[in-house]
Amino acid sequence: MSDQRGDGGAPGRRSGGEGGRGDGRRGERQRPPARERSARHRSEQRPSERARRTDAPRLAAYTAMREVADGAYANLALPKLLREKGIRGRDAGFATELVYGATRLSGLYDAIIALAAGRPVDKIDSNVLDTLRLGAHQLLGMRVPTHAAVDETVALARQVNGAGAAGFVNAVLRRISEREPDEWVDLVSEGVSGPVERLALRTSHPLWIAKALRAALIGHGTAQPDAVEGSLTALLESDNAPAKVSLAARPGLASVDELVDAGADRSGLSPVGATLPEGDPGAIAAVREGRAAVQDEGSQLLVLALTAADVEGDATAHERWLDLCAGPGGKAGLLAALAIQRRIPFVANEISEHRADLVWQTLAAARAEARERDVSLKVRHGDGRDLGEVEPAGFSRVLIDAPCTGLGALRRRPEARWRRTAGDVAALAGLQRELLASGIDATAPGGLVGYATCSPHLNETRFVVTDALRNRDDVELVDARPLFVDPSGQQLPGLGDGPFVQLWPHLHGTDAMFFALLRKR
Ligand SMILES: C[S@@+](CC[C@H](N)C(=O)[O-])C[C@H]1O[C@@H](n2cnc3c(N)ncnc32)[C@H](O)[C@@H]1O
Repeated sequence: MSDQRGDGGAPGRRSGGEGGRGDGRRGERQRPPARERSARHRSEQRPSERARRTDAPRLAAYTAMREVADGAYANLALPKLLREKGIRGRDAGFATELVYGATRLSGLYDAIIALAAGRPVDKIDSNVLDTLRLGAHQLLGMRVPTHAAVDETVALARQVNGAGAAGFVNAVLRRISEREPDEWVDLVSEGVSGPVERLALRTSHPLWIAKALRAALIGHGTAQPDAVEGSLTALLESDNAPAKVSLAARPGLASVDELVDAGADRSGLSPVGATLPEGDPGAIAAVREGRAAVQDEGSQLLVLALTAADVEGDATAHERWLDLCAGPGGKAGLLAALAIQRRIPFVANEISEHRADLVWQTLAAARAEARERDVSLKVRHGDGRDLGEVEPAGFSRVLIDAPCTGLGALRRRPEARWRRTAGDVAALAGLQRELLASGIDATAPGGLVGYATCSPHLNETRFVVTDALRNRDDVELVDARPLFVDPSGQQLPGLGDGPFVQLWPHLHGTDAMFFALLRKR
């Protein structure tokens, strides 16, 4: 074992931009009637007479969209660009809303753009299409006044796409501005048959994802087949809303009180959690110093569940904990803090060298504490599939936070829904099963294995676990639901029909995390 030297980063916060720029929530705008707006901008300058350059936030948003088109992640590319260009505060919030909203809703916007342009979007240059998506989001998804949305987007088009494209962008956006968002949705839905097909279009999800989430709502016992449409609508809509910024106080290193004193609100869900209503989490000393972290409350709850259940038999003699797939280290940070408090040795394993380095960094405060209290804390760089053989029955508690499609965290990753394919689910199936098998082998009799994914897809969750149970008789399922308790000790509602736990953004406000608890015989 080689010692080496956190949970998902903060989501892009969405705040209103300047001059009436909005928070992106749909349906809350006070807009003049479409005809009035249309007449107003018709009376303004022709595109050729308008300003040649747009503002810095819109240009940054466009640049980020192009980087995302080339394979970048919006939540990494955009903050870097904003830092480089010195775009901060409300302008940064405006640019973030533009990129996140235009990317998430590009499926719907493309259908509207095609209708307004009178041609399929694959006949539109992809650079120009990104400009149009940004304009469409300002017109249909934000509170940007029509004249500003059209003029600034045309100026952007002139700057980055050329004069010819600017005329086309002007014509398409003017046509889009002539109807209200709901009218466009009705128009593009005409002729789309089937409720799931229409919902997928309206909420801008690939059809295969809408179908898989529908199956997951039913399969996890969250919705009955004859009443699933309401739940599915709420779930898909929650993918288009920004996630709140959740913080976890790592026990023994920070307290929830400290986060509250720094401006956060106590979590109603997680006993170690808080939510930050506004501001930069990095401005909080405990977060900066790695004693607390930005972490979804669902991730916090499943770590607490794994550590709350009692181990039995051999596993009680020598408690030792393992995080089999630890990178970048969010859950390992919380697990390590809890292990140190109980003076239990902890190993965080990760296959990717870069991500193992991130785990090492995330655990800096915990490592210092472990040294101080003489508790063993190691980061291992290696394949988790080998650990069951390398250290059979070596651990009392094992977390397997398996690589997955991330379909439960689509609100955090605006481009993910367009990048993932149904084939990814099948491609991960073997790895997920091998990691679970190795984790079970690495667990001592009486010890506990927690299998988690940030996807509710049935093929990545229930079916992986039930296959493992079918193939071996040295492990049994434990009902995990009583271990998911709020700060007052009450079991959370809506956890499904057990023994698994499935969390949902539209019910719990967390990512759609899945958790199964198994006990080794
Ligand atoms: C869902 S992420 C884990 C997130 C992490 N638990 C956290 O809270 O920050 C899955 C991780 O498993 C790692 N991984 C993939 N295959 C692996 C393997 N064979 N052995 C160990 N880790 C693996 C990936 O590199 C990725 O970092």
